[in-house]
Amino acid sequence: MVTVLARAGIWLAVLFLAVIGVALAADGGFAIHMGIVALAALIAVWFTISGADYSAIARGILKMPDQSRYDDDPVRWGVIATVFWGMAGFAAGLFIALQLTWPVLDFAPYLNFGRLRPLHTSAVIFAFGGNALIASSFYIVQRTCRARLAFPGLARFVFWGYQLFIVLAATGYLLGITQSKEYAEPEWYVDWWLTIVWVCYLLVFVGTIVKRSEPHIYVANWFYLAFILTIAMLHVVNNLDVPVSFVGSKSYPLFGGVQGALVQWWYGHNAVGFFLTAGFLAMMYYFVPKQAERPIYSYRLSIIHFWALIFLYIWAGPHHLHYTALPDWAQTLGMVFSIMLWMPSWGGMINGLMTLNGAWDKVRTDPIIRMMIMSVAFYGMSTFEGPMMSIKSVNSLSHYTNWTIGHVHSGALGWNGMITFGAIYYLTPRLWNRERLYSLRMVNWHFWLATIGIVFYAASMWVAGITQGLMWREYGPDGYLVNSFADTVAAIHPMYALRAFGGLLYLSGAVIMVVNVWQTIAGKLRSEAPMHDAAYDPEADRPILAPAE
Ligand code: HEM
Ligand code: HEM
Ligand SMILES: [Cu+2]
Repeated sequence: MVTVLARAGIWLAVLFLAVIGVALAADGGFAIHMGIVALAALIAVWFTISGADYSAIARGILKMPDQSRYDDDPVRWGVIATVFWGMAGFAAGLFIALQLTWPVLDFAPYLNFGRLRPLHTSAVIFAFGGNALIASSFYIVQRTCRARLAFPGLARFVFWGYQLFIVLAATGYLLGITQSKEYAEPEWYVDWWLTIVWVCYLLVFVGTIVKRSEPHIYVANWFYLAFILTIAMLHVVNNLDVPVSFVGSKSYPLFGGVQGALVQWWYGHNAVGFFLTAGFLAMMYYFVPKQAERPIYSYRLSIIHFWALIFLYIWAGPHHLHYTALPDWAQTLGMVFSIMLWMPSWGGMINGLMTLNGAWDKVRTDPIIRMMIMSVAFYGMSTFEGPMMSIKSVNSLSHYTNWTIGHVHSGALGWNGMITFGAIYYLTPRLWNRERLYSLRMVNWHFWLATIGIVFYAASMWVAGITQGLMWREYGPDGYLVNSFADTVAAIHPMYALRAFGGLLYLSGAVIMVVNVWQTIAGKLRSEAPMHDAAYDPEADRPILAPAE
């Protein structure tokens, strides 16, 4: 009773503040945002006071089985949220790719490229990737610690609070609310909200580790912990700012000039290193061995590359600021640490790939493993390309061009996307107590559509990027630049169209995933021929050496 009153009291206070915010708002965007917060708080108050069991309601709608030994409800919601936001983010990506190809598509002020681009990046990184990370971490930490989630109420708050953060961020971009820092666009009050949610996430995660009944802390949890802690630090420091008004959306950053740029790219680079890399490596370290039914190749390697990664990543940010006002020594430092990063990155890749030692036949017979292995291969590819692009002379060609965009998406579509799809295919039947996925053949289709989509995306962007880089630096005998900027835009137009086609393939694969997940949840099994007809020959790929450790 006391806790119910306390919880209702907190939500009433939030509701009260939000209503004041609406009433006194200095700008229209802030008023709309406070309206959204008020609505969310009202729903929370209603559920708290009425005592309605929203988990049970969700369980009915989403056909979720009863809770088992582990607290899986937030994980199930997370799987659905991941699929949902993934579709939104990929569709936004396809749309902005079409806008770049045919600018007539910038027809509405709220939906122009400048507003939809951050909508795309936040939807895919924070909504799709973030939900995948939170859900998988809640799943994995319980299994590997043999403990139920600590603070179950807080875990639910983390899920819903994070969705509110996503909605505020996304609607903010459409309304034109942004602090114009890439990957950190949300304004001050959304940042504060995310900080609260993130601290609760840390409490749930660490609390579960503390109450574990398994003495050993499995390496996936190390990666998750590094991800949660580092993102907290990056988020807070990069968003230190002064609001113009406590009832308005605008704020000014504490750091300016080159200091501001350095902090921003310390943040931006490590968002790649800890959000898109460390967290997803945690997923790799659990799902690849599970799906392959093999232990990880080398536990020792996992620990060495863990420490090397987190030590090196944090220094590499200046490779985003080559040939700027940043002091030369800092640029060189960023370059050197980036090159060193190649080794621990490949340590992770090798550990993932070699886990299939003795089970390589599964790449042929199991499309889920194939997806995971392709993901790890793309991880290896983009962490080779990245160190190369960080070399100053290479960067002088690649910087500001679509080569960067291609690099981003071979990491994002290949590594982050594919490992997440693999995780979703692994999790769905288990979380809903189904015998298996609705269809493995559909996973196979998804795999090929996604892979071919990435190839179109990356290849067209390499061509576009190198074309731009070479055309921009072409001087005539008179010392003038040969090409105008518009010439370079015209030259890459076909490549833009091919990239959009690649995006269409990638999105189509994801649509197939939606159907497959939906049907699996509905409890259906597609009757289909098995994926292969060759009899398994264990002699053919017996390991020559036993796997290390
Ligand atoms: C259907 C799939 C996708 C398509 C068609 C697509 C398309 C695009 C386009 C057109 C841009 C703007 C490029 C520019 O300004 O020149 C972009 C930027 C970006 N996208 Fe995607 N995208 C897709 C999926 C993803 C995914 C899954 C992720 C991450 C997990 C992602 C992360 C990013 C990032 C980080 C940027 C900003 C890159 C930069 O500033 O260098 N995208 N995307
Ligand atoms: C050893 C690993 C890596 C290194 C050293 C590295 C290095 C680089 C470099 C040099 C740039 C270009 C900076 C510029 O010219 O503006 C870049 C951009 C980028 N990389 Fe990587 N990269 C690595 C891995 C990855 C991975 C695995 C991903 C994604 C999962 C990724 C995502 C990005 C993004 C999003 C950008 C664009 C940032 C922006 O300008 O908006 N990187 N990276
Ligand atoms: Cu970077």
